[in-house]
Amino acid sequence: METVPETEDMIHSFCIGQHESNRQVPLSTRSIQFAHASNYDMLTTPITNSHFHSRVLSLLSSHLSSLEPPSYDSIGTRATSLNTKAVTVPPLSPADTPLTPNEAISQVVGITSSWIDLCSPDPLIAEISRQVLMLEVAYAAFCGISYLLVPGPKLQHGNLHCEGLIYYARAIQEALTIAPYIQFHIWLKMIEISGLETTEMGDLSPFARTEFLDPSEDRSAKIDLFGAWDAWEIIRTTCKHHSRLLVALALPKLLPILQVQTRWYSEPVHLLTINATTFIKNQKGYPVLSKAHQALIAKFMRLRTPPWILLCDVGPIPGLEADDVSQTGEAPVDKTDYPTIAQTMAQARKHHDPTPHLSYMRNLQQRQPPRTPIERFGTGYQDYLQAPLQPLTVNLESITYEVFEKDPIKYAWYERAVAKALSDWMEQKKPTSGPDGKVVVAVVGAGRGPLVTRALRASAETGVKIEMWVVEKNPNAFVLLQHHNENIWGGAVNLVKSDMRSWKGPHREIENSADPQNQGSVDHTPIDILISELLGSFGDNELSPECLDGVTHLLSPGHGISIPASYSAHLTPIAAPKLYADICGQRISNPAAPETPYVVMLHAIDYLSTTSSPGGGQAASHTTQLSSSVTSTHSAVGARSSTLTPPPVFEAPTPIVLPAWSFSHHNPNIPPLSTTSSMITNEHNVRQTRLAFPCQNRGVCHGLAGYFETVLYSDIELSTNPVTMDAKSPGMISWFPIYFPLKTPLYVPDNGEVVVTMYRQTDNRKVWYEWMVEVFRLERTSPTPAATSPQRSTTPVMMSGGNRAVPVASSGTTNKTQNGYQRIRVGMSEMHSSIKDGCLM
Ligand SMILES: C[S@@+](CC[C@H](N)C(=O)[O-])C[C@H]1O[C@@H](n2cnc3c(N)ncnc32)[C@H](O)[C@@H]1O
Repeated sequence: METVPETEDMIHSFCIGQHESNRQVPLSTRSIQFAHASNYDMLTTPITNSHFHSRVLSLLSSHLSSLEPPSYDSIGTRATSLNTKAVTVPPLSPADTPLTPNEAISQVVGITSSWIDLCSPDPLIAEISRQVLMLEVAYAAFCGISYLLVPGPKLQHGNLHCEGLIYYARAIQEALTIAPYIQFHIWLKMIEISGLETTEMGDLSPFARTEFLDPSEDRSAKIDLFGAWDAWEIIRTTCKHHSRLLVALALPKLLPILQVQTRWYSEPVHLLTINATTFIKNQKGYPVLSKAHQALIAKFMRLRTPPWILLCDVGPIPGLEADDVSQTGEAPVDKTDYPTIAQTMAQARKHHDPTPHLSYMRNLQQRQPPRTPIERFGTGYQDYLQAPLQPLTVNLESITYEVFEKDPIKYAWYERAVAKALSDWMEQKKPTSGPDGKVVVAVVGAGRGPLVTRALRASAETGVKIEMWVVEKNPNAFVLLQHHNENIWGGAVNLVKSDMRSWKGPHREIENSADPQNQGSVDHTPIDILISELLGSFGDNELSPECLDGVTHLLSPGHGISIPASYSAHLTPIAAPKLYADICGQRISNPAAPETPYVVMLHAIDYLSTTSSPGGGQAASHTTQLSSSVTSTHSAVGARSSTLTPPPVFEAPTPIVLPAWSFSHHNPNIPPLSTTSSMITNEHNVRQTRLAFPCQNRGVCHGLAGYFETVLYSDIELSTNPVTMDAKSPGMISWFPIYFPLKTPLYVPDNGEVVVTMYRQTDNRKVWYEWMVEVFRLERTSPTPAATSPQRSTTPVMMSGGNRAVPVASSGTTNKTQNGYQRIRVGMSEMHSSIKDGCLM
């Protein structure tokens, strides 16, 4: 249900549902109508009721009373089906469920029972719980329910890493198979706090028999910031990243540190649940959310598939509850001149908002800032895997060039670079290669000509006269270039249809030669400024180095300028579970999918290696963050705020993005042309790097995010590196990052280190990348200065192109680092190779 008309710039309206923990009334079409009238989009319903619950409890107690203590077999195994008496929960009866198939079912989210304990160490309890879940899932599927909310694993018996979690994961895997059209949402808290859990009356967990409990278990309250995420990781790994397995994330009143928030942001969170207790009261007494909550929700809502919001226990749907109807009815009015107390009360009730939490959320929806140009440009492309372009071997379509040309920054920056280069040329009184003192400019790989237009404009702006040469090998784009020359550039451009690597350079007829043999022949003269844009998402991946190597010899010796002057490739390891699941899905039709680099507008990812968070130190404790969240609650904007103040911006921790290698033009290492071949050899364009990334918090590495930076000329630079892009080329949209996947994700422990080894390889016919990842755990070996953390002690080091060689890890499984930390290898990927790409022919 939409409250505001959407324009192209607006982000999606929120889909908001209502959940009551103890909903008694069976949901009908009428209930949904009431919910819609109140501005809710959906409701939740339990699958079974208290009748069923009581039936299972009596079955359990009668079974327990008839049981003998579990017996052990000869090898000591206990409590398997061989030595425990089986119990079967009988099928559902009409009295067991409030649910029947009806027209409203599509707007209902079913909830499975929270009183079961799939994690119980007592196999009897775990088995009954499993049977209850299967009965509920099967009946929900029969009724046509599409979305199920399944309460997450229970912590009553140990933390989330206890063996019970595997039983839980196994049950979910089974549930996925019996309901092939249901999306399962595992309802999880953001962080694990064990030892504080309470049991409700009728919960199965306290029925676990003592012989199955571990008496030595530590029951003190413990917070594990990544414990709940770890549990989710185990569940979804057991379920093989199933596409119908999603997260319902409960937002706590006090949000944990940003690193935990960004971790959940990268996961397939399809529901955000917000309990009434998560809200705080503003000065007028209305329920509002803290600034930290607003920022997190705003970030989630900008995802390609924004999560739905479920408001939990925030009060009934007006009109739906019988007694609610009587409350909202008109109070009798006394026919006197002055209002009585009863009249005043009735008047007040008229202005009373029966759903203040919902009103607040709708207000928050309206306050979402409009989509930025980048977001509009990237609509539908968030986390969407695309094959990188190969403009050297494939002739691009006009529409592809058109998309490039929408960039508001790239062409403007090129124009600035050319203007500066022209001005400097004149200022430095460099000799020009053109007749009449003109600076000879060549745009190589001109496409539809936007850089030609910009270079001509730069010449007009600076008053420096140029002779313009344009080279393009795409015969279709060349037709358009000819049109432009006639209609836009006034015939001022010399057009050459050629591969730049075989172009001999600007030419002019030799006039007045003394030698009659030279009459009518052509003379090739140098280029002063060579302009190109052959960069891919990883800088060199569209073979800019190889193409420019073939044309740089035409540059004026000693003076010639290449724009760009240089470019570098940059990397950082990421958790990208959604991309991993997508690539797994493609494996059957395309076995090379896991070794293909993809161009992708990265969104639902988490950087595994980050510097300190924006608001505090790297070692910000849970409590530090909690108190900062509390501080921010006081200035929360209220539902009745007349201004549409946008929610605060979510400031994610800064990733550590390291340079892998770089290319410069001129390249002094280009070998001379051999006498036997027309091609130059390409070994000088081989690169190798080994980069170490400190990772403070545990996580899973699914692959590497790749970016580039380029110096066009002097201080004019472009960057897609998230750390520098806002300073160097804010708002540039031409390039999405590149993603190098790992076939098998690697688990990174707390205080870990991810070491990436990558190569740019060539066999003179092709260029390709090879990459592998190792994971190390940093362990303290000797007492060191107290405050030294592994992160600080292992400054990122790198080995790139042989220039700054610092070995980061020995070839053994361990090596000792400085500051008393030992690096222990705990995981390693295979060497991946993108051999199919990068054809030079
Ligand atoms: C990424 S597009 C850039 C087009 C245009 N300069 C722009 O910025 O919009 C690269 C262009 O270079 C051309 N190209 C690539 N390799 C080339 C080569 N070896 N010789 C000539 N043109 C080439 C492609 O056909 C394509 O038109």
